[in-house]
Amino acid sequence: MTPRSFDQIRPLVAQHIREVRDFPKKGINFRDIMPLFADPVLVNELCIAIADHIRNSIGHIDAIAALEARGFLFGPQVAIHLGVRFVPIRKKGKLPGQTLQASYIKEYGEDIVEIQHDALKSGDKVFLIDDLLATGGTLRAAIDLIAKSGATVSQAFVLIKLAPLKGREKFPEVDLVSLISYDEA
Ligand SMILES: O=P(O)(O)OC[C@H]1O[C@H](OP(=O)(O)OP(=O)(O)O)[C@H](O)[C@@H]1O
Ligand SMILES: Nc1ncnc2[nH]cnc12
Repeated sequence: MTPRSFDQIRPLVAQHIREVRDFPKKGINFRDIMPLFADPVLVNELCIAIADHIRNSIGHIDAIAALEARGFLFGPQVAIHLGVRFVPIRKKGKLPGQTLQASYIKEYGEDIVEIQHDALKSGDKVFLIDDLLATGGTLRAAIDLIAKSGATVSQAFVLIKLAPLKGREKFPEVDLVSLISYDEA
């Protein structure tokens, strides 16, 4: 089967994103991606479309990195389709052994993320995946961790960008692709 383009798959994915007002805090308009997983065929097509985009637009990469937890719903599947390593970036205290750390502020709280110190090596090219870009603190921290490892982010990908929160401005040096962009946070 020919992989779907992002333009073809965008409206199909968008139909499954649910808005939940005042979650997890009053004033936050939460974009819930979980309904998408009621359609496993579409999730698989999405991961194939991301892998196809990497092959056609970027070329060689050494690893896919993704962020706990919702980035893990896509990152490993894309890595399997491409036959490259998957590198987890996790919340503090979850990865054994020596780690590198970065702290950050996100739309509804503060956190610390970690990467295993030997997960990447100098010169590695990494494709970074997360579900959603809000204020950009999370992706900024992930990009910093990958840089501390000596690797570089070839491109970052999010399913959803909340444009009014201007997260994109936190990492101007990195190329970003977002499948769906909302004009209202
Ligand atoms: O752009 P930002 O303002 O930094 O926010 C975006 C991040 O917030 C959410 O993660 P969360 O930490 O809630 O974790 P989860 O995936 O474990 O639910 C989301 O999955 C992104 O990683
Ligand atoms: N508005 C939002 N919806 C879903 N996940 C988020 N992560 C940060 N902000 C979010």
